[in-house]
Amino acid sequence: MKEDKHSRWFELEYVPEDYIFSKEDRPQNLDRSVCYSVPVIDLENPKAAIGQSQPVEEILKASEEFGFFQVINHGIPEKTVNDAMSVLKEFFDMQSKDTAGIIPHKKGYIYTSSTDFVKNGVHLWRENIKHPCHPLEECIHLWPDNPIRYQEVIAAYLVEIQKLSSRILEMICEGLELKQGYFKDKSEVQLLSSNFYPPCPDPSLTLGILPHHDPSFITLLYQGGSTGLQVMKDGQWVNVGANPNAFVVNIGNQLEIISNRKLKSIEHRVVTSTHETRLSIATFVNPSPDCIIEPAKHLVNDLEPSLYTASQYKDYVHRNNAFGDYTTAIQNALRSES
Ligand SMILES: O=C(O)CCC(=O)C(=O)O
Ligand SMILES: [Fe+2]
Repeated sequence: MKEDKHSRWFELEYVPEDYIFSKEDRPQNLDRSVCYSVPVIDLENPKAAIGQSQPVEEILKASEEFGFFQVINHGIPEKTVNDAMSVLKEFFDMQSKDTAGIIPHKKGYIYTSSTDFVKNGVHLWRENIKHPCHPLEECIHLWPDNPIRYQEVIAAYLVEIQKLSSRILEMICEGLELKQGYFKDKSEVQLLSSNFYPPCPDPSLTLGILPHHDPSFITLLYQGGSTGLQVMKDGQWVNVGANPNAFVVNIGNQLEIISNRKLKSIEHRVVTSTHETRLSIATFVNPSPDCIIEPAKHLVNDLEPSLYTASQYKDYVHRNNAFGDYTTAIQNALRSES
């Protein structure tokens, strides 16, 4: 793709050929509305006041039916979230000014420009940064130090995400009737992956992220007030509503295994928009690398036999190339941090 050195790769009036997916891979029916919507769960539900502690049933039901839900009144301060979004926006704005193509991978984080992203021979309409987050004190200095507030702001965000994710996993634990604290020592907010999806001249030809499942226990996603995320439900792509007060939570493959497929890890993707820029922050709450993942014993019986064999998480990641082209880089980064 030819570009003017001063313009960014997406400032175009047409979609370059190497960004156009084949007919089968293109998003279809972008304008068709669907009747489903991903459940929005209020974590300060008044039920909590009458002794039920948390809206556990709602989370379980959403995890069984959709594999996705949104949480509001989640307790993460608005300022912490807004600061994280603005520092990431600054980061992406800086990257694209003078650089076209591949930026060398630095120790501790991976920045991928759009021209570097090739899926099935076609570029994705996004840029991305990924870095490990656990243990926080050991990772923080490996993250970008420009913008200057990046490390401080993102660390504050991750502390809150850790608290919220532990709370959600505790509720799932209660809902599945697992031993209290089941996830406590084996779940870590291990990886942050932030995506920048600029406006696209023709969203019917492109994709921000191809359909995929997450290799996590759960993933927490902040998407501001923007649309574009879609989840597969009964053979149709369903839009996840934009709610700037909510976090999107989805069940990853590891929790699907532990629950013996009671909870579903659902395929999702991101489509682009002609007018909107989408910035998202995905945080993957993963098992620790040595953790053995298998269906919880009490969810397996003669009527419901185990659907999975036990596997160490690090082997699962390796075998399934769970983080795509960057699996080895990410595994190395996680290993050197643990
Ligand atoms: O950027 C998004 O909204 C989706 C991100 C996602 O699905 C992922 O990183 O696994
Ligand atoms: Fe995902």
